[in-house]
Amino acid sequence: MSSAIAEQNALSPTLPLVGTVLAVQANYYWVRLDTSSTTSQQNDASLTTLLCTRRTRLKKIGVAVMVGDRVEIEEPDWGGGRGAIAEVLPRESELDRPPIANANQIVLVFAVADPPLDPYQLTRFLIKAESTELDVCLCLNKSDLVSEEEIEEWRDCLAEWGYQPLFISIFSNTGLDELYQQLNNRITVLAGPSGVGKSSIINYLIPNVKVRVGEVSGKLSRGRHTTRHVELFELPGGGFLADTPGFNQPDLDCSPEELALYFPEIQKRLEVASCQFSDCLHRDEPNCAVRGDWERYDYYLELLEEAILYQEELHRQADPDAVLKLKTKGKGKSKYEPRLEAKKYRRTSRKTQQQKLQELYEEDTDI
Ligand SMILES: Nc1nc2c(ncn2[C@@H]2O[C@H](COP(=O)(O)OP(=O)(O)OP(=O)(O)O)[C@@H](O)[C@H]2O)c(=O)[nH]1
Ligand SMILES: [Zn+2]
Repeated sequence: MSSAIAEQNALSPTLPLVGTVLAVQANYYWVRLDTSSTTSQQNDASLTTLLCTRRTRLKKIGVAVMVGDRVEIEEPDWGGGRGAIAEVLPRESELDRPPIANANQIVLVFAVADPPLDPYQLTRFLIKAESTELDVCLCLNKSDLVSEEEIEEWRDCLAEWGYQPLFISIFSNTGLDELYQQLNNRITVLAGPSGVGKSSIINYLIPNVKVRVGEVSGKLSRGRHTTRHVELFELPGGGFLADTPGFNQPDLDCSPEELALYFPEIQKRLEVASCQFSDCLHRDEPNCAVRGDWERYDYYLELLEEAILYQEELHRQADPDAVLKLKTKGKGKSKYEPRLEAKKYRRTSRKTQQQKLQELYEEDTDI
């Protein structure tokens, strides 16, 4: 144990070491200790990031540890960079896909050009982001590729939708201070389609990110480290960024009633007026306060159809008696199975998702 930390622990032996889980690999957890848990001399990342196991007690009571979790560490071995997670502190938020605890906001990255900004695709991503109930910040990259006028047009259009986007450019170094302020001291999930510049943003904000990844591999010796896992990257000024491969397929999996919650335009209308029916879906019901001539109304209707089909499919799966088809198996055995109409509405169950994740971990780690 380093003398500074030994001294601190001797002075306050009951003070727990607290940190944030940066990555999970098989049964190991990378934990970045809070700087307040260590001393100012211990700010070197290699000394404040410990490779931890989870106490058997936590396993027994079924407490899982997620990336983003705040945890208490026992028995740190400073020389070997090891420790054990003794406690998981209560979560402020919990995302399912990607699995991240305590995220504060989603920064949704799109490009104004290359690839072209498609309002319908953007809407789908926004709905998905809003459905997490985290704060949503829209960040439009590659503003160097379009004229000032075009940027103003987008600004006006998106203001109508209820968003005040940050226009940035990694290439011409525009808007990056504002982006930095937005990320400071928070846990941010960075999401968006391929090719819009998410990796460029991470590399700009955290220039030494590859160094840190290298360190992780070094400590695990035989373990390979890949970005396929959810992982938090520490921002130099405080806060963490999560890059999320899992977020990049925005399936619409909300109920028809929920959908309206994720359109700021609808919420704005419902603040000043009410529909006649409390369960109005804002389609063709009489005296609807939402239906009307606003830009994304057609998108709303289209997504509503999708949400209705999705819900019907869920009901069919939950209640196989509703619609059954007789499936004949070998040796004359028959079995009733719920009828699945369209292939695209077949979803992987939570359990299957978890299994896939586990397989990924096992595939990626040789420990
Ligand atoms: N003109 C312009 N090009 C940019 C800017 N930022 C990134 N690019 C380019 O856009 C392309 C895609 O950037 P990436 O950072 O790989 O995008 P990504 O979102 O991480 O893409 P995936 O890895 O596929 O998810 C690269 O060729 C970048 O050089 C920018 O501000 N302006
Ligand atoms: Zn209505």
